[in-house]
Amino acid sequence: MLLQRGLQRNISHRTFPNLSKLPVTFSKEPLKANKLLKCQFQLSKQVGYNFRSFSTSVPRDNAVVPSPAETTRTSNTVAYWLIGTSGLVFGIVVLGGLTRLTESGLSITEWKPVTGTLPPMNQKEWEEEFSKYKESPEFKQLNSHINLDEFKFIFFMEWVHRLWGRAIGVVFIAPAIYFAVRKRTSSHVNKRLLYLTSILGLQGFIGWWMVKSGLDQEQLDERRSKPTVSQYRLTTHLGAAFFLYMGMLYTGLDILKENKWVKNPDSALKLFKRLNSSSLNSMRKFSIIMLAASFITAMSGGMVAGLDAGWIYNTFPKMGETWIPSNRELFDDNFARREDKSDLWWRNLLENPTTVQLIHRIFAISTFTGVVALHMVAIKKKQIMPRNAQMNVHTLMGVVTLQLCLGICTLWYYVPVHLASTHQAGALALVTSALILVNQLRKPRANIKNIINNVSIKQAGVNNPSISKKILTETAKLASK
Ligand code: HEM
Repeated sequence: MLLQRGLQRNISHRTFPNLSKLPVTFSKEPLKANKLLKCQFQLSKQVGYNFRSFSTSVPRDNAVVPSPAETTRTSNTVAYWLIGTSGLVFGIVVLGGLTRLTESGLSITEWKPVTGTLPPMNQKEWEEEFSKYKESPEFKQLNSHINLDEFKFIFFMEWVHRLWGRAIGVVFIAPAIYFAVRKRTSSHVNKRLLYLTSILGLQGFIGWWMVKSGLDQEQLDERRSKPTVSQYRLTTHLGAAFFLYMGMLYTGLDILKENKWVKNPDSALKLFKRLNSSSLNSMRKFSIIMLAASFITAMSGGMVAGLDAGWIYNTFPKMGETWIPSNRELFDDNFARREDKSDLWWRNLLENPTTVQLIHRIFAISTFTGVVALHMVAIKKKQIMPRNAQMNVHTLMGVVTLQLCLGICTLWYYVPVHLASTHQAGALALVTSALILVNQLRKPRANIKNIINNVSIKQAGVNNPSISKKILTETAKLASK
C-alpha cells in the first residue's frame, strides 16, 4: 500500500499513462518504510534515476495525501498579494510609531469600527470631537493648552492610522475569500490565511484595548502613570503586528519559492541536495534562533518605547557614569506593589524604565553578537550554503549594524521623531532579513519534494522515452516483489 501510494504520487498516471495497463500486483500489506527505501534504492540503481527525495517522505498509512494539482494550486498572484499586504503592515507599524512619537494616539476617544471611518466633516463636528477629547485625562493633565487646529493634527494622525488598519482588513480579507472560494489557493495556504485573518481581527481589538488603557483614569491611577498607554498593551499590539507581517511575508515567499521549484525541477533537485545536507542543520537552527532573538529584542524595544525609557541614561556604552546602574536603582522598592515585596523582581524587570532600558541594551548587543557569529559561520560554510542565503547573510549583517547604530543615536539625541521612527522601521527590516534567511534555509516540504521528483521524472521521460519505459518496467517488478 505504501509503495503503491508512493508510486502513484511519484509516477503518476498523468506522467505515464500506460502505468495502469502494466501487470502490476501491489502488495496489500503496508510495506515497512525500510522496505520501501530498499525498493527505491534498487530502482534508482536499475533505471539510473534518483528517487532519494521520494524516500524521505514516506506517507503515514492513513494520511490523506493532497494531489499534486492541489499542492501547487496557489499562483504567484497570491504570493504578490500577500507580500504587498505585508508591505502595508510594515507601513502601518511605522505610522503607529509616528502616532505614538507625536503623542497623537489618544486623540480619538471612541472606537467605532464602521462609522468612525469618516472624520468630522464640518466645524460643528470638529468641535464636538474636541469636546470629547477635553474630557480625557491626556487633555486635562498634559494638553490643556492645545487649540482646535493643534487637535486636528493629532486627530488626523490617529485617524489615518485607524483608516490604514481598516484598509488592510479589506485588502486582506476580501481577496482571501475570493481566492479560497475560487479554489485559487491550496489547503495548506488556506490554513495560513485563516490564521492570519484571526490575527488581523484580533489586532483591531488589541488596538482599542491598548488605547483604553490610556483613556481610563482608574487604570492610570493603578499604574501610577501619566496619561499614556500601558507598555504591556503597546508591546502586545506591536508583537501582533510583527506576527501578522511575518506570517504574510513568509507565506508569500513560500509560494514563490515552491512555484519556482516546480518550474525548474532540475535546479530544485540540486538545491534540495544542499538543503537536505546535515551540515546545514546548524545554520538552519542558528538562523531560527537569530529570528527569535531579533523579535524578542524588538519587543523589549516596545517596552522601552511604552515606558519612555529612552529619555533617561542618554549615554552609550555606559549608563551614566557606570556600565550598569546600581542594584538599588535596578530593583527599586518603589516599583513593588505588594506589601511583602514579592513582586519586586518582575515589576522592576517590566516596569522600571532603567531596568527595561538595560534589558533592551543587553538583548540588542546579544542579537548583534549572534548575527556576527552567524555571519562568520556562513562564510565558513560558503560551499554548502545556497547562493541566495549567502547573499542574505551579508544583508542581515548590514541591517543589524545599522539598527544598532540607529538605536544608539536615538538614545544619544533624546528620541527625536525621525530617528526613533527609523529605528522602529529598522527593527522590521532586521526581522525581514532574518525571516528570509530562515525561509531560504528551510528544507522543502515532503509534498513539494514528491511533486518536483514527479515533474523531473516526467521531463526525463519526455526527453527520453526509453527511460520512462525502463522506470515503469522496473517499478512494476519491484512493486510486485
Ligand atoms: C538589534 C538591535 C535592536 C532592535 C531590533 C531594536 C528594536 C527596537 C524597537 C522595535 C523599538 C520600539 C520602537 C517603537 O515602538 O516606537 C525600540 C525602541 C528603542 N530602542 Fe531599540 N532596538 C535595537 C537596538 C537598540 C540599541 C543598541 C539602543 C541603544 C542603546 C536602542 C535604543 C532604543 C530606544 C531609546 C528606544 C525607544 C524609542 C522610542 O521611544 O520610540 N535600541 N527598539
